Amino acid sequence: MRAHHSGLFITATDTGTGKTTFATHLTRTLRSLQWRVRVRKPVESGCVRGADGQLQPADAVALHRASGALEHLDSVVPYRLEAAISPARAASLEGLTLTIDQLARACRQDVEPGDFLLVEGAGGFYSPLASDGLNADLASHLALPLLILAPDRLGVIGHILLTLEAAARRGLPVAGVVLNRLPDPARPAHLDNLTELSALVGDVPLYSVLTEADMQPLAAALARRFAR
Ligand SMILES: Nc1ncnc2c1ncn2[C@@H]1O[C@H](COP(=O)(O)OP(=O)(O)OP(=O)(O)O)[C@@H](O)[C@H]1O
Ligand SMILES: C[C@H](N)[C@@H](CCCCCC(=O)O)NC(=O)O
Ligand SMILES: [Mg+2]
Repeated sequence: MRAHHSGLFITATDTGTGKTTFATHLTRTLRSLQWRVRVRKPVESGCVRGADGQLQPADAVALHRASGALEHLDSVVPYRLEAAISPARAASLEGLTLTIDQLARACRQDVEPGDFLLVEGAGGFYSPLASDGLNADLASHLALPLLILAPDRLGVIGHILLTLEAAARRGLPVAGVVLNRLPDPARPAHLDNLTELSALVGDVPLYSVLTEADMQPLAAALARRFAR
């Protein structure tokens, strides 16, 4: 299916790599360029139960704020799950059957031509998302270009190459790979993933972020690539 709007599917090589953090910067920047950004985290696991008894979806709340609270939070995150494991298993523990088609419909709901659709997956590109599919399946359904967040640490080169191969297999364009330097006391001397990867990824744009403060200028540069 062809997308009729601009957008990105924010994915990763792993969980906890900076997807939400970067997505909030990107959303704010896109808004400053006059985009109406429809943020979606169609299912969020690891939600903590608040004093009011409701499950609190931290990622979706951050995205919702960044979007200027454009929509009701339930439109951003229609499915909240408690267990901090893959949404596929968390849903099944709660006796829920979530399908990729349901999640795709929730992502597209209310999106109009001219809107920017920003979808954050859960975990990595091949992490199980629904009873019948992975994050990769939702990205394929939505036909959105991928932005891949990856921790800038030892071991990531293999994970990035595998993720790029998986994207290519599905014919999904990759808008970029962001190497995010998360705190890592065990970082080996001489590690230079950016240099090593640049010789291995062909024309896929590679970016490096050393601190969270670096995210803003990168988000601005990426956002400017989406012509209004
Ligand atoms: N460059 C950075 N430097 C320091 N801390 C960072 C950096 N990027 C992200 N973090 C922190 O790392 C943690 C994980 O980031 P984030 O929640 O954005 O990851 P995620 O990929 O969205 O995770 P999930 O798979 O749970 O959705 C957060 O506490 C965030 O503040
Ligand atoms: C609990 C985490 N934060 C995340 C789910 C990560 C699942 C990873 C599964 C895997 O690939 O092994 N949930 C979410 O982003 O909604
Ligand atoms: Mg997140």
